[in-house]
Amino acid sequence: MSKNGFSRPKGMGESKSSPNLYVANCGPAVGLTHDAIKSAFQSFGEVIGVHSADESGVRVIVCFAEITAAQAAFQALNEKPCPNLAGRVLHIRYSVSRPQKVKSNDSIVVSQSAKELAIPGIYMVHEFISLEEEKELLKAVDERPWKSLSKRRVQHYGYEFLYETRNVDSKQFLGELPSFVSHILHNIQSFPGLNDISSKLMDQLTVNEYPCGVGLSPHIDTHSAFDDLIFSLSLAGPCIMEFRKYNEGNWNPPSSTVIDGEELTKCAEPSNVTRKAVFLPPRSMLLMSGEGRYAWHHYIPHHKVDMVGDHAVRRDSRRVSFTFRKVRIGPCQCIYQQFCDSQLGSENDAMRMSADTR
Ligand SMILES: O=C(O)CCC(=O)C(=O)O
Ligand SMILES: [Fe+2]
Repeated sequence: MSKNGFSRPKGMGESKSSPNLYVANCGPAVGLTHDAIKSAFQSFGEVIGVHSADESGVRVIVCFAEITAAQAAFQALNEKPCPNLAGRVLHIRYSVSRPQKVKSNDSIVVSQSAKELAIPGIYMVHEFISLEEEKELLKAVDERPWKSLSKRRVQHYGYEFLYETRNVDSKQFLGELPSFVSHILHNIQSFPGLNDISSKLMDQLTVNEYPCGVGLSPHIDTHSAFDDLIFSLSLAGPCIMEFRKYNEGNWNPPSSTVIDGEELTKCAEPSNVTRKAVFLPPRSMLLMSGEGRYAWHHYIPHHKVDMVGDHAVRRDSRRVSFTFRKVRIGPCQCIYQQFCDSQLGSENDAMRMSADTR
């Protein structure tokens, strides 16, 4: 096992039932960027990510969404010059024996798609925007003022998000969402999992900039603050997002255990919690709705390295997320009363305050 968690496939008889390919004679050290490699392999099916296999710069792991796509790429490119990659002869092997899922450091399976994650109401689209659009969005926010929180920076559009109350001041309208997100607002209308979004146009945007390895404490976005649909677009760097469902009663994490997304004390977790995680690569769009939005806490662990599949993904750049929400008018009437501040009133304030995500 190399330092970053990749292992060279052993023997020639390895399984062909993997969506991940180990590709040698290919990488930044021979002038092939991960984006160029991705484009070349993309013609065989959706590529979820390209990662360094080790520190040589000439070996990469190409992760496909589907095994059949990996097989097609293997057939077409193994031991042959690849015209789209400067004519290099690629040496390809199947990378993993266990497809797509593996236990991470703290024993959570990290899924690579919403289908695998299987939480009702959670949807994800990879490559929701292009590399060019990603650059434009980052440029646009970097030209605007950031507000510094203790571990990350934020920008708010439409309505200011107030971390003290985890709510918005709905009387203070800051203006329409900026024109640099117009195409995104348009494209989310045809997002999978949505029936009728026309009456639910987003009017609040929070941009979060997380330095390498910084996360976000577990929380449910306040029901009374925002409507059902919450979209989160990931840019620049990857992370994993963990989801936690507390099956009995509402979970009230002790405030001393979670500050600024960091779990300071590992308290004994109730046995009735279900934990799941999903990998969020740059340019992917996540939709939280229904049960996944109302009844599951979401959480970005503080990790410098995330275990995804059988390999380690370093968070070696900042991550910027664009979270689009619709400010709620009137109380929430969801069916998840035990998590709903509108329906529990002040009883639930403690829960919201203790999961402060400042
Ligand atoms: O960074 C993200 O993707 C999620 C942000 C989030 O959960 C929030 O702002 O409430
Ligand atoms: Fe959130």
